[in-house]
Amino acid sequence: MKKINFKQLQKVLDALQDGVYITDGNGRTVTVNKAYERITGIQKHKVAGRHMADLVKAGFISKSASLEVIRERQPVTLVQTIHDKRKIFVSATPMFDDHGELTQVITSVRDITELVRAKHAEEQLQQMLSMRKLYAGVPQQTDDNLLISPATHDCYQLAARVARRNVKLLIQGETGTGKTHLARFVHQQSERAAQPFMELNCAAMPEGLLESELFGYVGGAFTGASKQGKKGLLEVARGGTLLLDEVGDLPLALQAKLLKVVDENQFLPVGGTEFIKLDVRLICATHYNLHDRVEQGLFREDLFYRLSVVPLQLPPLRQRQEDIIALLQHYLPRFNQQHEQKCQWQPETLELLSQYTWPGNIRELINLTERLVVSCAQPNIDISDLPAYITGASHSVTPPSYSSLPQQVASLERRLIEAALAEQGTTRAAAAALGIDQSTLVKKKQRWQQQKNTGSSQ
Ligand SMILES: Nc1ncnc2c1ncn2[C@@H]1O[C@H](COP(=O)(O)OP(=O)(O)OP(=O)(O)O)[C@@H](O)[C@H]1O
Repeated sequence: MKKINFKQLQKVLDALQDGVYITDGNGRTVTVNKAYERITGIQKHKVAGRHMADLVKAGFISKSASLEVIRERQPVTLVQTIHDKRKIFVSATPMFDDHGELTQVITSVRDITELVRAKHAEEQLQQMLSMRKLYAGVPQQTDDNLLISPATHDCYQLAARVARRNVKLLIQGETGTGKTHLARFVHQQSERAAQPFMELNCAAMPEGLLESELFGYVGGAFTGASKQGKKGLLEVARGGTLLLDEVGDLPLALQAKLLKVVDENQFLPVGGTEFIKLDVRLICATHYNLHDRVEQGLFREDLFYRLSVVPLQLPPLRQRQEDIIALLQHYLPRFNQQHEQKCQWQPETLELLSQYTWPGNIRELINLTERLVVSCAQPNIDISDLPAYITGASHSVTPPSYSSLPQQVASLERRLIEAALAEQGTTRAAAAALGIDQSTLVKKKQRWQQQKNTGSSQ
């Protein structure tokens, strides 16, 4: 076989894609190839013949894999970061002669910046998918559970009309009236239906966490932040719809940040310097009367107007009595099927339930229906199957002769105040709606609380 001379060997080395660095057995540089010069920016003529220890001292490299190999007499692998933040993968191997003398160290250098970037992108993608799973949740009911009743018909019709227009919607209504359901309906009717629908409850977490969930953060943005950063829901829901539930509870500092997002259609992750373009339809929901929150200085007026381009109001169940029976009839066959039962509503049971105030609204109605289906001893659900808090609270089962007029008046007053509180959200708004002083309402509430604690009735 023909012997290769040094010049030919250099040509072979220069043809390689990976960088190569060769030292002799003492750590003195023999040669480097062209790929090494390109990857590291270090020229051959600056290092040839020089000892690795000198090169480290002179700052050419931060750490020498060759010197480590000479010390350990075995292969060494390390990842180095060089001047322009490029990541290089360094793998150094010792060469021995027949007598076991270390003659050379051959080091290969591979630029893994792209690889690291791809891995980072892969991790971010995984993070995005798991966040989508977490925040999209499992819809409690499927579409065929939707009941568009006479009282919500107009609201749903307006929602369907504006669903395809990229306008911001503000849905207001007490807890359990179907705000999330309506937001999901808008999403499904929109051009974004194939993209994710995600939900963030602004009342459920502290301000700092809420900020990073919404906007995301860059790596090392704060103590405890993960190294590779985290995408916010505004980015994770890209292409789809993000429901900001309980937006009335959004802290003022975040309201200012959200206002900027809405105005500029872009946002900055926490600690970031690069803006990310917003491609999310925002729907906001709240149980508060947001206008009142504005008057109380708890919600920014400018943000209120931007978010409520189209306001949608879902009335509480007690104000749409005709819906109560429709919903009870709607959910009974579903739970009958689910639990293999054949329950039926007795007319007087429906009548009584239609007079109940349903503070938990549709959610409460669904839970009660399921509870009755699984617990009823016989197929007919009659009044005696209902819980005492419903039969006791109803006008029709408490004949006037059982209590004095003042007692009945007090009971009615309490029901009206509780209903106003549930609907308005605050004592101030409830008092205003009932035309009484806030302090009077608060005193009554306190008295009922005391009575409850001491176990006495009203
Ligand atoms: N039009 C409807 N037809 C049938 N079921 C409905 C309808 N609207 C809401 N529901 C059901 O009522 C329950 C409560 O609805 P949803 O979670 O949307 O209320 P919400 O107002 O968002 O409550 P919260 O304020 O507590 O988040 C859900 O199980 C939902 O599927």
